[in-house]
Amino acid sequence: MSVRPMGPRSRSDRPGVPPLSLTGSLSSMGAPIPDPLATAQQHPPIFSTGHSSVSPSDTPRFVGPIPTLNTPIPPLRPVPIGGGAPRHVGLKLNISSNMAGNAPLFQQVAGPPHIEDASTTMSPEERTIRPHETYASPSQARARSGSEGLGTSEGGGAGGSRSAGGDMNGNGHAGGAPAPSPPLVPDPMEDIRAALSKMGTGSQNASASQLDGRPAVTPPTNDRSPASDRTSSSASLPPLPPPKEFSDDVLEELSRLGEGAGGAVHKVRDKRDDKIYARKTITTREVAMRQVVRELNIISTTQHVNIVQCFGAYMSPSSSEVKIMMEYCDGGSLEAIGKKMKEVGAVVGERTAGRIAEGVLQGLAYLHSKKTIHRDIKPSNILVSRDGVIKLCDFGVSGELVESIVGTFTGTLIYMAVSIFASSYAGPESNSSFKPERVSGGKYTNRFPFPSDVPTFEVILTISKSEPPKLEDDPDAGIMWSDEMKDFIKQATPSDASRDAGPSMDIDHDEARGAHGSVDKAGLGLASSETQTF
Ligand SMILES: Nc1ncnc2c1ncn2[C@@H]1O[C@H](COP(=O)(O)OP(=O)(O)OP(=O)(O)O)[C@@H](O)[C@H]1O
Repeated sequence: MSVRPMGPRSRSDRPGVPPLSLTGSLSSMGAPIPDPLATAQQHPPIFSTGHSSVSPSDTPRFVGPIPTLNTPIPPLRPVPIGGGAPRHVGLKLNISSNMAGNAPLFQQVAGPPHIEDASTTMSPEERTIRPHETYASPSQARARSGSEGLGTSEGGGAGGSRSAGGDMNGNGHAGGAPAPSPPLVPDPMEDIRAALSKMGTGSQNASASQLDGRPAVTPPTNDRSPASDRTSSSASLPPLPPPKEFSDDVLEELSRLGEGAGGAVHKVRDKRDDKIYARKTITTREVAMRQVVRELNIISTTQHVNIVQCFGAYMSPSSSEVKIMMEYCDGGSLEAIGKKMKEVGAVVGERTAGRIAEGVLQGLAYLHSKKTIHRDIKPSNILVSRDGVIKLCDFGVSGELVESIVGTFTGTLIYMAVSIFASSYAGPESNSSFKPERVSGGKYTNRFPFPSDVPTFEVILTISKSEPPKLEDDPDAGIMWSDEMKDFIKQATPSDASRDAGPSMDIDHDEARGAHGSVDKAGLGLASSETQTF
């Protein structure tokens, strides 16, 4: 199946078309960069806002009424992850108005962006398939086998229906017979409390008892991981603010940012210092305990420019909710941005798409270096920060990588790799729906490369049986893709799972690195054995 691209057009192909003035931003689309100047010094813009600063080779290639995101790429600061700081990859989401003489399509506006609740419009196929796990930690296993003492009911005692009903261990009894001793049931909150405790560091660790129904002290610090575990990625990041205690009392809820299977995410303000955060609320009765623990463990131990930063977490007094405090990403998710762009008929230029792919791949490479797989890469889990940096979020179905093999079927159907359907064996992020081609391919054309409005079974069939999508030029429409982009999509969408090179190949590709420098595979922290199995 081939995909008719809506790619950047070559402006030089259209005589008489004046040079573009790239003056706008995503602001009017609801994803503004509120104050690019404020962050410009921190992160030099990747997007140029005018032709005066664009070399001929960087000139955005589009004409006609389609506004295009595009960017000149600054010189690469090649830094091997294995030994130096990560590249601060990201993008500045300035967008052009190419309607010569017309008012800009996009205007810079002050104030925060307002892309919210995008996930509520997701189709069922887009929603995450969550493994139906309940208790799998060693302590739970021990407790289940009866070798540990009595636990409490789910919700830390707030609701005992599951233990009473015996639905966890099959020990439920009908009335009539003498009441048996209560079944040995683990405290399902135990692991969550332990994970929350671990999120502190050294003397800042809060004990499980401190966390029991009370606000938790759980912010990470720059130095929370063992020295051997600290990568240059974290070492190079700006220092984290001093640890803070969070609780509902000190936070004001400002708006809802999104909601998924894992919980709702709100924009909140810390009343004490006016700092803005994104707070994810996970209802512990609705989400598998293991999933909560996993998300807490991962988000609290990662520190990378392309991973959303966690500042702490706390449990509601009733223990029915766990709340994770994260950095707020003003730009919203790629899903929300994509929807807005579609509304106004905008498309993503090649270089921007390359930058997005690069950010995703750098984030994944970092996770892989920590033997963690994301498993649910999709536009709604790819956020954009105020200064245009790509940030991966949502580790609810992430897992530990053991010998490069992933055996579980989880993720979001429409973004799953062909290899998941084609083979029982898959390498890291193959089975984790890591398919930058699906993410970026969908974004390049602003639509899915495969039909997404069909029943689940048909989606699987289509993805596994049809030819990978191809980028093809459409000279009549003025759409011309570069050879590099075509090759990137081709290599990233193999029909044969065994040729799925994964992030190692993709990030090495000129297109993903914006054709501006080389990235050392070893420098990405990918063990060679892992690399081979992608
Ligand atoms: N740090 C953040 N800054 C801004 N928006 C965010 C942030 N984290 C999440 N969001 C928004 O909330 C949405 C849902 O977040 P998240 O994916 O973590 O929840 P989830 O319940 O696990 O979702 P899913 O069903 O996709 O697994 C995101 O798509 C995004 O729009």
